[in-house]
Amino acid sequence: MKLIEFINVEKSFKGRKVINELNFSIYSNEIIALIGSNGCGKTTTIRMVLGITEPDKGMIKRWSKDFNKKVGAQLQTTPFFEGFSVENNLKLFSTFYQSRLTNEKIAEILKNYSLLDVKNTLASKLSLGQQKRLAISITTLHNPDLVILDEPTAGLDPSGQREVQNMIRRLKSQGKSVLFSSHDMLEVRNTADRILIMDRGKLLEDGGLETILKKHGVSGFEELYYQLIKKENQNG
Ligand SMILES: Nc1ncnc2c1ncn2[C@@H]1O[C@H](COP(=O)(O)OP(=O)(O)OP(=O)(O)O)[C@@H](O)[C@H]1O
Repeated sequence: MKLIEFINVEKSFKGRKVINELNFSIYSNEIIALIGSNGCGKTTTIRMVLGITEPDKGMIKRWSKDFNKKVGAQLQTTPFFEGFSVENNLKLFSTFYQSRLTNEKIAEILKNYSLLDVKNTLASKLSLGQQKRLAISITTLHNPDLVILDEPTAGLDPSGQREVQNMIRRLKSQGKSVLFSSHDMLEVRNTADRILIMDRGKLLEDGGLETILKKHGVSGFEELYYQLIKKENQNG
């Protein structure tokens, strides 16, 4: 099923076009990585998927009128109450979603997100890895169909990165779709089913890694990325 469809979407800020003729779709039960250099338009695209930012031109189709209840998003800010414990954050957020969770369910979430040891710790005292895990657990409390994560592994050490990558895969195994942005090529290669490569507001590629590599006659992902971006810059 198609969850999201961007049709010729454009967006400008202060007269400068930052998203240009953007066309892509998000289907159910897939992991999509959104990649591209700083300022290419990834966050703006994510904000448009979420309906926080409206396009100037084009259309964004969503699979449900109840879309807001069926999507979970973790943007770059810390989406929890720092003065509350981990467990109380989960309880508090579950009441926002009108789905107060049982103690058993909370215990299960704490276990699944490796937060049991710190359940009584204030969110402000968590390590970055623990904060990310808490953020993602909150993002998925209401069992959304689509989970959007903006640079979920930024700043994490390799084991923290691996935990978040495993979480992304687990979300897929639960039938959800995940759209995440990243600057880490290895992570994208290891985690994503499909890759969207953006440069200066345009979509350069959309597809599976092997297909894209074959199309450009290169063997490695890094080589592909730099070749694409370089070509685009030469073209102006
Ligand atoms: N609200 C805004 N007002 C003005 N310019 C904006 C606004 N939001 C984004 N931009 C500009 O739009 C362009 C795209 O920004 P965006 O944050 O989408 O890029 P990005 O790919 O997410 O970058 P990064 O990898 O650094 O997070 C940038 O040049 C940015 O300065």
